[in-house]
Amino acid sequence: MVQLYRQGKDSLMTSLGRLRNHIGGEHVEGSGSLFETINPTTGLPLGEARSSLEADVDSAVQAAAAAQRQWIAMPPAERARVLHRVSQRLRDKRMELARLEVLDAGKAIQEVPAADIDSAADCFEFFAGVLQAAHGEHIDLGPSAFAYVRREPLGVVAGIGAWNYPIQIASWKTAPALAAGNAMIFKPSELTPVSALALSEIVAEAGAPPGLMNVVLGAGETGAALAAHPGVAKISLTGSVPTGTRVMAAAAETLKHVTMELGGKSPLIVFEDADLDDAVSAAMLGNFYTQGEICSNATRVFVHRRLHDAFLERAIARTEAIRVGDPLDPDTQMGPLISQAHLEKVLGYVEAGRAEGARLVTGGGRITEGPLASGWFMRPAIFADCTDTMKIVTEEIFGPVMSVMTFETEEEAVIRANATPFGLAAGVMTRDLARAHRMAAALQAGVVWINAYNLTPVAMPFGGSKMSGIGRENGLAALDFYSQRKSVYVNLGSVEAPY
Ligand SMILES: NC(=O)c1ccc[n+]([C@@H]2O[C@H](COP(=O)([O-])OP(=O)(O)OC[C@H]3O[C@@H](n4cnc5c(N)ncnc54)[C@H](O)[C@@H]3O)[C@@H](O)[C@H]2O)c1
Ligand SMILES: O=CCc1c[nH]cn1
Repeated sequence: MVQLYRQGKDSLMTSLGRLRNHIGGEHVEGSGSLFETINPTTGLPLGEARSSLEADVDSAVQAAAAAQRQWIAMPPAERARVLHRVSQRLRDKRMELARLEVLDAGKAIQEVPAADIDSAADCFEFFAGVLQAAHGEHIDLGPSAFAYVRREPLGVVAGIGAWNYPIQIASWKTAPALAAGNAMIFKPSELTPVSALALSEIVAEAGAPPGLMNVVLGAGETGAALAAHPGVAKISLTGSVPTGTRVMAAAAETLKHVTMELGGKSPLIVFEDADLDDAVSAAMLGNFYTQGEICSNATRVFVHRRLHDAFLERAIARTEAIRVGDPLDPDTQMGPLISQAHLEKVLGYVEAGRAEGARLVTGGGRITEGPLASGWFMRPAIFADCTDTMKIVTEEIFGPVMSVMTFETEEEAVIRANATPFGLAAGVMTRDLARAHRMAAALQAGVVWINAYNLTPVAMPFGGSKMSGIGRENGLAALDFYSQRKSVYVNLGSVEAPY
């Protein structure tokens, strides 16, 4: 913990030293090989940790199982107070946690306090509030019988996180899991392990039994050990579709419950009656917030032919004004991408777009001069004249690359928007509310925003359809994905038997 908070103001000088698993309230080394987490702003190591292997995961499962028994024995009001204290502590440490997240993930400090830390705090607050209201059911079966349905926890659940919203992802999984009476073992992405450790400290400080939230560090092999462990009842993964299919296949061996929060290639449809500035704002939020590294991003922007030229002109001007820079600088609007490998992948997509004939109207290059040259910075890109079959239009890029296309009719927009194996999110920009709701019903997506984009209040369920996922995070819906129902039949008469 001490090491976690040793960060300085200057991201160039910061090192967090050795990071350790948090298991059963203790900080323990994993037994695998060393790996580093790199500060994407500088390309320098921020911290190092040992990977967790099967034995480490097993000790986390034992600790979590013991903590879960204590947790579920506590009165619901007391458990709710623990979650409330977690929320309050997250708010108290808002800027400290935000700076950690900036150092580890490269997200701009302009975004992180509200979009990441407040979202985490809101989530614990929401589930603290609903914990005591998560009732079972009573079923009337006539004069001599009734049944009731208990809502019970699953036991030990595991969360596996992606790197784009590290503390938000850890919170969106841990808060509902604990509210439903489970213990959590969380494996953050190996690229951003820091803030999940800080969160597990906070959960312990809030009065949870030691081991109620554990953190095991490592990459795919650690995640695979969690997915295979028979003592883990559920896996909730936030990650790519290929990882999702692997984790789900592994989870099937022990018939684990799964929540899959996976990738997307979401459409934003801008009708001719949309407010032009709002439409450009939505498209920019849906492509450039968090360096474009957001699962629900609207990377396919369909603009009505009549609005197209004006839209593109304003989008280019506003994109060229984005301040790319040191993410700890409060004026910076876009930080570095998460890693060199990811930057190269995104730049590869820019090349693919050019090669397939899309028109690169702004950005798309790595920043190779000045103080940003040692980090993984690029200029946000917009492609015009895209077609539905181009690689940049069909594959998830997960970087700041917007693809713009034109359309003529509502029917055409629906067909083209739905022509993807993904189904995470969609956006509709129009002043015609009847059309907006027709579109919301017709679009194949887990979330549809009308005249907005990428807003994720924790009271609203979030998750994907088709290849973008299974299950929902947030909202009352999330409790269902961390509980199981037990039906109890109660006979009030004699037992009738035919023999
Ligand atoms: N739907 C959502 O809510 C949501 C949110 C954020 C990110 N994402 C998606 O996440 C992806 C980017 O994140 P990423 O690059 O970290 O994804 P990834 O799939 O590479 O990794 C995700 C996590 O899975 C772990 N992992 C990798 N192989 C594993 C295995 N075989 N078994 C168990 N765990 C394994 C990784 O270590 C990491 O913690 C994008 O596709 C993005 O759309 C989805
Ligand atoms: O990255 C996916 C989840 C999300 C979307 N907006 C904020 N968080």
